[in-house]
Amino acid sequence: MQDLLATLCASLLAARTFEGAAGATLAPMLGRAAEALGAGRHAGRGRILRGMVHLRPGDGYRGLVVMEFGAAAARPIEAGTPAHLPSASAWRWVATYGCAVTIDVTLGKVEPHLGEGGVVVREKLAGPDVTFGRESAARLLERAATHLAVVPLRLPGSVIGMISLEADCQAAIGRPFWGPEMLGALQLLADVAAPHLAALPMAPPPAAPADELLPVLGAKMAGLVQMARVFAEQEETILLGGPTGAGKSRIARWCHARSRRKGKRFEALDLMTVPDELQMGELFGWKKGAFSGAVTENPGAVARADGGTLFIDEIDKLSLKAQAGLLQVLEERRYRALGDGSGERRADVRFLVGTNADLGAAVLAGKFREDLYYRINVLPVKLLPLDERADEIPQWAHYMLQRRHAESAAEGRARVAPLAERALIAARWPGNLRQLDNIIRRAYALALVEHGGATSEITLEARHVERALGYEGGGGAKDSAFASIRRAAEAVVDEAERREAAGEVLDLDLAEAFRGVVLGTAARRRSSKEAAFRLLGKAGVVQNRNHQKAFRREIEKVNALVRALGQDGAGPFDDLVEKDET
Ligand SMILES: Nc1ncnc2c1ncn2[C@@H]1O[C@H](COP(=O)(O)OP(=O)(O)OP(=O)(O)O)[C@@H](O)[C@H]1O
Repeated sequence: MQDLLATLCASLLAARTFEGAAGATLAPMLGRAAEALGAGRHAGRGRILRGMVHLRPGDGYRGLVVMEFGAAAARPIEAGTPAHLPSASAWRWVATYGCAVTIDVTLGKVEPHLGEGGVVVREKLAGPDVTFGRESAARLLERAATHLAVVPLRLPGSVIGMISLEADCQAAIGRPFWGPEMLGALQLLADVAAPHLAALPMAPPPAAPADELLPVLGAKMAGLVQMARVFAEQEETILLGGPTGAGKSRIARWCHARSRRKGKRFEALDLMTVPDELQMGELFGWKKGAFSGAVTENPGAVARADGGTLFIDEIDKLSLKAQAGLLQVLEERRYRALGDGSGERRADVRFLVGTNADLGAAVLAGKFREDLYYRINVLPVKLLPLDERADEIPQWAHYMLQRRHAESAAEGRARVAPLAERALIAARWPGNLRQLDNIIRRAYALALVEHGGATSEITLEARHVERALGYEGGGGAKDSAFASIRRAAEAVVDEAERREAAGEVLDLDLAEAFRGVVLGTAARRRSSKEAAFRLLGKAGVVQNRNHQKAFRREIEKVNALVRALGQDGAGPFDDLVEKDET
């Protein structure tokens, strides 16, 4: 074990990406598991198949890689292959108790393990149910996996993901397969790897093609969409998070179009528009006369989506009573319409749910059932606010303008002038894509008026955009640079105070990252590091050919700040750092 740990530490220190660190971690884990199998009572009757690292800090998946036993490297999961995803109950144990679980897939049995060395202390846990989701079981059996070991990825005070190993051993069905010592060793390796897995940036995913339902896809969203593509093909619930107007409903449609259920119904139910007392009826339907006012029959959203997909938006608005109903459908796939005495119906529906609320906090506040939370939080995808993917703004603007223009001039051409793009990038977008769409619509109307009516060719100029933004009551336009800097400083001081209360310190030296943030922003805007240095009065650095190194140094400080603030994801400017230097 000492040797394994030493090799792991060396490989982790050399790793430059999450994928690299994941491979470095899985290799010794798989090796250790194979060794234990060879020396144990099932020797010669089973095999270790593969391992997987799931990084899901906060409320969305961030990284997901698989490594086949004997392979040289870990690779991101791919659409079109049976994905190895965990069950809701496995994640629930791991996340709630920070403990390992083993799963006997064939019997659908999840066993939690706690304590150093993997001592089973199940009786100490007043815990969640231990049934394994049937979709997960089917998928694993399809890949010949009969036994699973899942260990948490732990950082002090939080669980940021898990590592799972799969094995095929028919002879061990119903019998212990992963011994406590084995689990202890896996946990130790995972504990060493966790900080590296959390901190390293993702390798840039291959450029994903945009399509009709997702016409724009920037660098920041590419990794997330790559995972969503795999999730879409599964039968389990996807939880779509992200701020209002970020595109959750559209992504839900996109997932449906990529699922096995494409071509069948896609139903959407927005709970914001349904009063509490009607939620059960809107979901499961009612018979005529089921309650006073039920003058006609309503099949309900679940029945309307039969064979297809039901997207329930604003799931946090679900009443406690309807939460119980939904949980039952998710677990048993059966439901009953209000006033229907003729028995239960089968629910052949894939559920997608959306929210812009913090469901974890709703659970803590007693407003959302914990068991339902874990049941729908199997495949969480969190969309980024538009301000965090500003690289997409020009393309979205162009797409939205063209779409608008095509309504009046089918063959017409519309363009967004470079200065108008600049004005859009410089604005703030609390309303995200929905707000951008409104601004484009307004700017387009202003441009048409200025032109004197319909035309086949039109250009949105900066003045149109600025006037359209002006109608937002000043909210859309950015305020003075110094006021913004002050606000950023206040956020850092707020964080320092929060840490002070927890007995921690946020070091002032981290504020040196500001230079890097300015430099990175300029480099992104100018699409060139040289141009950024020149813009900011540092032409000498470029003349001395020092700019790559100087840039990297500044970006490292930015990443240190980002990590210290506990934010997820790759550094904001990592993609601009020269590859051979990383
Ligand atoms: N993929 C897309 N293609 C075209 N337009 C989009 C897309 N995604 C978002 N938009 C634009 O943004 C608007 C808001 O998108 P959507 O309704 O999907 O957001 P949402 O996150 O579900 O919002 P809410 O949380 O308020 O329900 C859409 O009406 C559309 O104008």
